[in-house]
Amino acid sequence: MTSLLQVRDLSVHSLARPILHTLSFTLEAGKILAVIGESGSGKSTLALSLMGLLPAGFQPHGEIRLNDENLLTLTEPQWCQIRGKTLGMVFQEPMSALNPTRRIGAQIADTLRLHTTLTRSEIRDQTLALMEQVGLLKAGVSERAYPHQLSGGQRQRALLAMALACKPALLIADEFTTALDARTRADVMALVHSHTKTHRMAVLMISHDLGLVRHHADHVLVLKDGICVEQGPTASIFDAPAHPYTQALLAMSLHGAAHTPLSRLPVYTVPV
Ligand SMILES: Nc1ncnc2c1ncn2[C@@H]1O[C@H](COP(=O)(O)OP(=O)(O)OP(=O)(O)O)[C@@H](O)[C@H]1O
Repeated sequence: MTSLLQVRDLSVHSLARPILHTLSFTLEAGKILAVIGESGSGKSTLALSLMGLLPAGFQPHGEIRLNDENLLTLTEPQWCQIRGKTLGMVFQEPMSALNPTRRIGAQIADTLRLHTTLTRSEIRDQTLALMEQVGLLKAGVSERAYPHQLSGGQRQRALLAMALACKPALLIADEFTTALDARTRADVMALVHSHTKTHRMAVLMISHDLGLVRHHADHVLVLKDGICVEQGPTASIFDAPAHPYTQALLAMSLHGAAHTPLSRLPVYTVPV
């Protein structure tokens, strides 16, 4: 079976130096891959490569195959076709992704208008359905609200509604929940997780929250200075990290909880 996403020998060089070194991994539909590593290890550079949004002067080499198409050969108009449609994206700071002058409902509708052939009334219905799905309607947020009238968590939910609108095959979530309180972070991540199961969406998540990674990711890839030092199923990375860097990262971040084998942790159920 061919994986949804196949990254082969991806390297990224800036004008000054290499940022990512010959990275290879695959990601299946319906699975969550977490990329972890210290600040500056190259996580966002990887995410930006997958979205065709590398900064000027950054040059990618190798292959990024999504549904067997090498994304690195796409032109900018072709990237625009798949971003928002096959490829969903959510970032840490929703205010920079949301248009402050447009109502939330209109912004979700824009995504549907751009990438689907739905009629006006179907778009309205779909917008409300998405707002319901991400919990905005339940929280009393109207489609007519502006971004500044929403809390941080509600803005992330709005961003998620936009990202999920076209049922993307792959969602890139870069530090998506970092700015949220623990409860909201768990709720939003549970929402993403349930979507992976119901729609077989794959997720590449970048997070410093190793508790969240441990609960939600199927696989983990560990980056250090642009090099993948280790990758594998979440249980083996957390229970038996092979690389000293991974061991140190887990020990630092989990304050000892890393030594609790996954199998002994309480079973986490995803709210539907
Ligand atoms: N626009 C840029 N111009 C020059 N160097 C950059 C740029 N963006 C990132 N870098 C460099 O590339 C390297 C990888 O950065 P990247 O943002 O991918 O790391 P990261 O693991 O996502 O960090 P963080 O967890 O802090 O977000 C760093 O050394 C960084 O300084």
